[in-house]
Amino acid sequence: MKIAITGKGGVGKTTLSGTLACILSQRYKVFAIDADPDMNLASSLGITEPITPISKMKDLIKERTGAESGSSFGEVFKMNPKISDLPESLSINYDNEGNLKLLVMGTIDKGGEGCICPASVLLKALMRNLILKKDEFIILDMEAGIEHLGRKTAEAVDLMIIVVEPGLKSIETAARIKKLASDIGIPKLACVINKVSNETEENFATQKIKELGLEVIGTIPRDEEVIRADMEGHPLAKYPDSAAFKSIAKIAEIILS
Ligand SMILES: Nc1ncnc2c1ncn2[C@@H]1O[C@H](COP(=O)(O)OP(=O)(O)OP(=O)(O)O)[C@@H](O)[C@H]1O
Repeated sequence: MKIAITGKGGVGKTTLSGTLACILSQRYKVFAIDADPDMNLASSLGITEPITPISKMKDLIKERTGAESGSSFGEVFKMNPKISDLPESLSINYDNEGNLKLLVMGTIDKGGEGCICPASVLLKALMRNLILKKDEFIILDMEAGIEHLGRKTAEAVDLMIIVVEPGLKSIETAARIKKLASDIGIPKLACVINKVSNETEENFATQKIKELGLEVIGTIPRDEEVIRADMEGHPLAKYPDSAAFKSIAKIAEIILS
């Protein structure tokens, strides 16, 4: 199953992605893919050593596409680079059993609308391979601007979760994502409301999401333990008794059912 997690900056995409990846990896093989410009997924899993994102692996990009990273205009490079070995060779094993692997994609500095550069060609091909060819669970932590998923890749995403927090700004972003998602052919969308402090906030967000014609598949409370995990550099999965972890475990069950 392929799940993309998106939403406005700071709403909790990475917390949800990392925790879902940990929970699902207890039963399935999971690839967690960080495609968010902030690239925090590794630290949300408690991985502290610096990781070079694939978008910055100049030698690899040159070897596979035949062109320098960053070049675009007037240079000839392969539009269909070989990448089938890369998901395995570039991923970081999170656990000893190899059930959870992490890939940090990085992002491309956009050179204008429809920029085609060797690095973006490689990342897109890699994303296509992971989403279309792999049997593993894929959890994709991505930014709100989801246009860079090609149509074919988007159609193979089983579920896109939009994370929303109580407040109009993240709801407006959700509306924009809904439009983009339908433009590129994402088959199923659902929302998770995060950082909920009380019933009034939950009712507010639920009502607004309903007005957008979207379904809510879970609510995560604002929880001090999430902040504690972040400060201590631990994954939230280390705090299985926390209210936030339990809510995400429930969301995992809903996704699986
Ligand atoms: N349920 C929660 N309760 C309390 N704090 C939370 C909760 N969820 C997330 N946070 C905190 O909010 C901040 C942003 O969370 P996170 O990094 O998961 O969001 P994001 O959407 O991935 O952000 P970005 O867009 O910057 O990548 C973090 O400091 C995190 O610890």
